[in-house]
Amino acid sequence: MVGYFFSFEGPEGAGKTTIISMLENFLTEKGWEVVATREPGGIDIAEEIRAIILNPSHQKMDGRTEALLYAAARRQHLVEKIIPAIESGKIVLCDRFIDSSLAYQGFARGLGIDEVLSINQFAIDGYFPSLTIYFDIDPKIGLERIYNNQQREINRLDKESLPFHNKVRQGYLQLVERFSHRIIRIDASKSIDEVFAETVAIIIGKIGGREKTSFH
Ligand SMILES: Nc1ncnc2c1ncn2[C@@H]1O[C@H](COP(=O)(O)OP(=O)(O)OP(=O)(O)O)[C@@H](O)[C@H]1O
Ligand SMILES: Cc1cn([C@H]2C[C@H](O)[C@@H](COP(=O)(O)O)O2)c(=O)[nH]c1=O
Repeated sequence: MVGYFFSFEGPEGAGKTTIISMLENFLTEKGWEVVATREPGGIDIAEEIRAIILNPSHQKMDGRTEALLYAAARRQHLVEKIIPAIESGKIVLCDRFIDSSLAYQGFARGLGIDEVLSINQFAIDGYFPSLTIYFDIDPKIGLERIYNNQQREINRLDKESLPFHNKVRQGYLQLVERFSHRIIRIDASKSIDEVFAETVAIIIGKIGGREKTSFH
């Protein structure tokens, strides 16, 4: 049996981690086997790459190096964790995936969405998520949320300027328009309960019919 692969996207502090955790509990209670994971990371090799990319002292990291490191972490995470889970019928909930690279490196860093898509197509080899939910938030509000969260470490990307984070959001909004067949936008400025209810409705709409995940 083939499972499902959902990714969750958005600027910093949009609420992805919060909603994924609530969704994991909800789906588990409904009897699904769920794997909640994140990018960059999710497995040892990718977590090590994450530590390099997000180290606040690596200020001189080149944009292309950054894009390639995210893609390398993604490849290993995909083959080691995501694909085996989907192939054994589980639901994968992934905090960020390819669209983070397109919005952050492609658009906000200015490397070009198509250029970054191209290196990522090599990395993911057709394994796009079944569906992506984009949590849309004004970055000023999202950054306030993370700076108010004492448990959250502030990483190299968080420390980018507000104009950079605004560009990330602009990039995402372009992706929602361009890839409307696979990305759905939710207004993440609403309450946690409202955002969760909208997310559940979308996920149930997708898994209700138990369609097979199509990768290509
Ligand atoms: N809808 C919401 N309204 C108000 N606060 C929220 C909402 N969603 C999440 N938060 C709070 O905002 C903070 C950031 O949320 P969370 O860690 O889920 O965001 P995130 O998208 O995973 O962030 P990042 O990707 O930057 O780590 C947390 O303290 C969380 O409790
Ligand atoms: C996958 C991916 C992530 N990023 C950025 C987005 C965030 O600033 C960090 C990850 O931190 P989080 O707290 O886990 O959200 O990395 C990116 O720029 N490109 C990517 O492909």
